[in-house]
Amino acid sequence: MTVVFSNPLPIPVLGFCAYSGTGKTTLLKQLIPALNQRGIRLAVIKHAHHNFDVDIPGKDSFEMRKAGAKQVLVASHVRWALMTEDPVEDDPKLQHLLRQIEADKVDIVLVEGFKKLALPKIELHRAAHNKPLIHVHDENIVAIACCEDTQVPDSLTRLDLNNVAQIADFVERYKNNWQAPKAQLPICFNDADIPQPTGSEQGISVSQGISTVLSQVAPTRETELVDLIDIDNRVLAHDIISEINVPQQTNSAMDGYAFAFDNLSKTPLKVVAEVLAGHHYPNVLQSGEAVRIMTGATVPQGADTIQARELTQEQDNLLTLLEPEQITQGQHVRLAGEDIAQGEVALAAGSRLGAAELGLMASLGFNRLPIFKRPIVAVFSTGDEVSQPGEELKPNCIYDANRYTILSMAKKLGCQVIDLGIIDDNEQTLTSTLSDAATKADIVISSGGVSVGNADYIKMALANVGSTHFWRINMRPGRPLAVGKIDQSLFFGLPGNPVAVMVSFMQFVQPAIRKLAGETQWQPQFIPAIAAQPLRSKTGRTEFLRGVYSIADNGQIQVETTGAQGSGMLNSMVNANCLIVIADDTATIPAGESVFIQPFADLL
Ligand SMILES: Nc1nc2c(c(=O)[nH]1)N[C@H]1C(S)=C(S)[C@@H](COP(=O)(O)OP(=O)(O)OC[C@H]3O[C@@H](n4cnc5c(N)ncnc54)[C@H](O)[C@@H]3O)O[C@H]1N2
Ligand code: MOO
Repeated sequence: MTVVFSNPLPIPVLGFCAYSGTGKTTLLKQLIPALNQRGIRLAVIKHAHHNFDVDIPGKDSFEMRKAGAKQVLVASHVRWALMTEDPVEDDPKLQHLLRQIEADKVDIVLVEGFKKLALPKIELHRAAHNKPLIHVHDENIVAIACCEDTQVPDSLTRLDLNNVAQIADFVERYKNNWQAPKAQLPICFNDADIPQPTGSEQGISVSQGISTVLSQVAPTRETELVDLIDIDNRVLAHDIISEINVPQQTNSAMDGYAFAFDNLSKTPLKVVAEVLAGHHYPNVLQSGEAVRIMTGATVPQGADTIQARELTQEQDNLLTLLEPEQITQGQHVRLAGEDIAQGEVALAAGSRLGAAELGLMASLGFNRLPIFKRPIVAVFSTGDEVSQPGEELKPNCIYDANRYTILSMAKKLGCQVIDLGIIDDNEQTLTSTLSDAATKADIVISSGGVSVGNADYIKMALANVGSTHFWRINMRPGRPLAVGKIDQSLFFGLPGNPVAVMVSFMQFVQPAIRKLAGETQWQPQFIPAIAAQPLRSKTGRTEFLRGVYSIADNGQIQVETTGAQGSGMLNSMVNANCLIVIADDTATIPAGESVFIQPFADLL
C-alpha cells in the first residue's frame, strides 16, 4: 500500500527505491558529483533502519547529547549539524524531515528509502537478484534504472543502471520540468459555469450548490446617497474619483529639518525659518539653508530631504546633521499625491465600506456617497417544538436559536432584516407567510422542515407559491437545503439543526447576499493552516469542522477542532473562530499536514 505524499517544499523531491543490495548508495555516490557538475545543488535524505550515530564518542557534542541534551547543534565556519534524539514508533515522517531542509540552499532533494511513500521515485532493479519489481504495485515510479535483462513497460522511462550520466540527465530534466503544485481549494466554483443539479434525490457538491444559487442572483441596481457618518458596512455603487491629491502638498513625515540633499557637504546649515503643520515657508530655500519643520508641514521649495530632530544638533541657528552617511535623498518626505493622485479611482464600485474605506473617503473630502440599496432579508422559524425565547419552555420543546443566528449574520452583512417570528407548522399559515414575505423582502430564509420528516409542511407551502429545489448537498453539517424563487425573491430553506443553519448560511446565503448587495469581492476566502490533530471526514462530502486557529510557537497558523461536532451543538460555534474545510476527495488529514480554514470573525 502506498501512503499519500504531499511535498511541503517549493523544490522537487525525487526518491530512489530498491531492494537492499541493488546498489542505491553506490549509484548516489556517483550521481551526486555528476549532478553537482551540472550546477545542481542537492540535499539527500537517507532512511536508516538501524540505530545510527553521526558523532564520535569522546567529542564534546557527543558527550553533551549522551548527557541528556535532546538536540545538539554543532557548528563551525564550514558546516553545521543538528542532532535530535527523536524516538518514533514507526518510520520517521518524511514530511517532517523535509521541513528541516533549507529550500533556498538546494535545488532538489533526493530521498533514499521510504519505499512505501507515494513520492515520485526511480526504481533500481537488477534482474539477476531475483527480487520482485516495485513499480507493479507503486504507480509513483517514474523511471526504472536497470540492466538489459529487465523488462520495462512503455509507460515508464528506462534508464541504464550503469550509465550515471544518463540518470543525471533524467534527474536534471525532472528538476527543470517540475512545477510546484497549485493549492487545490476545497471549494472551487465559477459563477459563469453553472452545473445542472439533477433532481432532489441526488446529492450535489457544495461548489455546484453555490454556483447554482449565484446564477439566480442579479446584483441590485438601486442606489441611494447616504451621509458618510450613517454608512455602516454598505457597498459603494460608483467608482469614486479623487478630486484632490492626498497628501495635498509634499510634506514632512518627521519633526526635524528640511534641506537640499545636495547641501550635505555644506554643513553646518543655516536655519532660516520654522514651518509648522498647516503653514508654509514662502521663499525658495537657498544653498546652505535649512528650515526647522514639523510633521505634516509643507516642505519648502528647494528642499528634498528631512532629517529627524533627534539626529541633529542646532546652536545659534546653525544645524549639524548627525550620521550624515546614513542620510538618503528624499528621506521622510511624503510626496503630494503619493497616497492617491488627483483623478485616480480611489475606491471602485462594489467595494464594501468598512472603517478604512470610510476614512479614505473622508480624507478625500467626501461627506456623502452613492451606495447600493441594502438587501432586505426576512427570516422565520418553523416547527411545533420551537418556542419563543423569553416565554416558558413547554415540555418536549426547544427555544428558537436559528432565527437569532440568521438575523445576526444578515445584519452583519449590511442587510435590512424583517423578523417574521415562529410560524405554525401548517400548510396554510406557511403559504401565506411565504407569499407575504416575498412582497417585502429580497431574500426569505426559513429554518427547519427541509428534510424528510412527516410534518415538513414547508415543501407543500413552497409548491403553492413558487419554484423550489430541495437539494441534498454532499456536505456535513447542512445536508438538506431548499433553494427557490417566490416571485422576484430568493428563498432559502435552511436545515433545522442550529450548526447546520450557520454553516449553510455561510456557504450559500452569504455569497448570495453579497452578490445581490453589489459587492464584487464575495468569493469565500481560504487560509492554509497546519492541523494540530488528525482530522477525519468521508470522501464524497465536504466536511466543515468547527475550529480554533492560532499562531503556533513556530509562527505557523495551526488549527484544532472545538471538540464534539454534533450539528445541534451551538457551543461548537461559540468556541470556534473558523471552519475547517475538508474537501470531498479527502478522508483524513494527519496531524502536521496542511488544511484550509475559513475564518469567520467578520460574520459572527
Ligand atoms: N431520515 C432522515 N432524517 C434526517 C435526515 C435525512 O437525510 N434523512 N437529515 C438529517 C439532517 S442532516 C438534518 S440537518 C435534519 C434537518 O431536518 P429539517 O430541516 O427538516 O429540520 P427539523 O427536522 O425541523 O429540525 C432538525 C433539528 O433542528 C431543531 N430545530 C429546528 N428549528 C430550530 C430552531 N429554530 N432553533 C433551534 N433548533 C431548531 C429541531 O428541533 C431538530 O432537533 O434532519 C436530519 N434527519
Ligand atoms: O445538516 Mo445535518 O446533520 O448535516 O445537521
